[in-house]
Amino acid sequence: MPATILDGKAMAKAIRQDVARDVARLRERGLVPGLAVVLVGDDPASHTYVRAKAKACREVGIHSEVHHLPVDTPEAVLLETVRRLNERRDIHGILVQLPLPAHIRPKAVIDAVRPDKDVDGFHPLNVGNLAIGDRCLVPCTPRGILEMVKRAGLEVAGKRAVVIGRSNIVGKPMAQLLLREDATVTVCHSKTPNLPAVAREADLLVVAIGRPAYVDDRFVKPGAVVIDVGINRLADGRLVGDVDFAKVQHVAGYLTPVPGGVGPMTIAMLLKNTVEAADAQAKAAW
Ligand SMILES: Nc1nc(=O)c2c([nH]1)NC[C@@H]1CN(c3ccc(C(=O)N[C@@H](CCC(=O)O)C(=O)O)cc3)C=[N+]21
Repeated sequence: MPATILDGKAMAKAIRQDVARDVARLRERGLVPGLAVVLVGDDPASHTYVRAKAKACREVGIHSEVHHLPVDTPEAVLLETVRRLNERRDIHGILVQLPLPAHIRPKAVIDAVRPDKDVDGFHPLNVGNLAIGDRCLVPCTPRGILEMVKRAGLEVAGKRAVVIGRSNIVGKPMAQLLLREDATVTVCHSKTPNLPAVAREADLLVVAIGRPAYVDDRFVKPGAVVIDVGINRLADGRLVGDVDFAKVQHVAGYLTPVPGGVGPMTIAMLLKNTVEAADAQAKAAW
């Protein structure tokens, strides 16, 4: 039996409707959630994502603004832009689009964002609070993946989860989140010997390695839930994930498509994080 496809696009749409209701409620109290996206340079993929984020904000009633800086912007100028946004009462979420040009240290920029406005969940304070299980802003992609799994009615507690990829953006926070949900979590990566054998132990397999169609049927236990975080643009313009969909769909129990899987959920969680940040900041101001 072929895998059940987890429709991230449909789930994200339902979440955006919930968020729109939450925004309407905040607006009744005179609070308009505001998101600032900072984009440095002219990477076409980054432009596409930033446009998608702005459109999603518009549709749910979140104020959004894009601060577009030239590719040769000095680090100090970017940091000053972030600090100004930190001070603004009408901006509750700040997202600096990654990757940044090579002359800018991402660490310096991430550290400069006020932790309660850090809707990416990348600041060390949020990373640390996630690790110790305290309240924090959770990175959008892992949060979106967990939301997808839950909306599909799938159990996480007690399951064997394997995360392929150890980035600070996806792999590490995903592992922390799954651990918090009582899964037994293994994180593996390019130096892991016999990756297919480790992956095959998973009831829940999250793939974020950035190699097109790398994970095939040999990596998947029959019936497993397979989450494809990869977004790879091929030379012919096609968008493919890190999972070989054609092969894995015959083995997995559940599978996310690319496009239309994790990507739309990431944006939906950005909206949710922004609304939660606005709510928390308004409460803290009392
Ligand atoms: N500070 C920061 N935060 C991010 O969250 C962040 C970032 N930098 N840099 C780039 C990555 C990438 N990312 C995506 C979000 C949505 C889709 C998405 O919705 N994709 C659609 C298709 C898009 C298309 O057709 O190109 C889909 O998968 O169906 C993709 C990629 C957020 N990122």
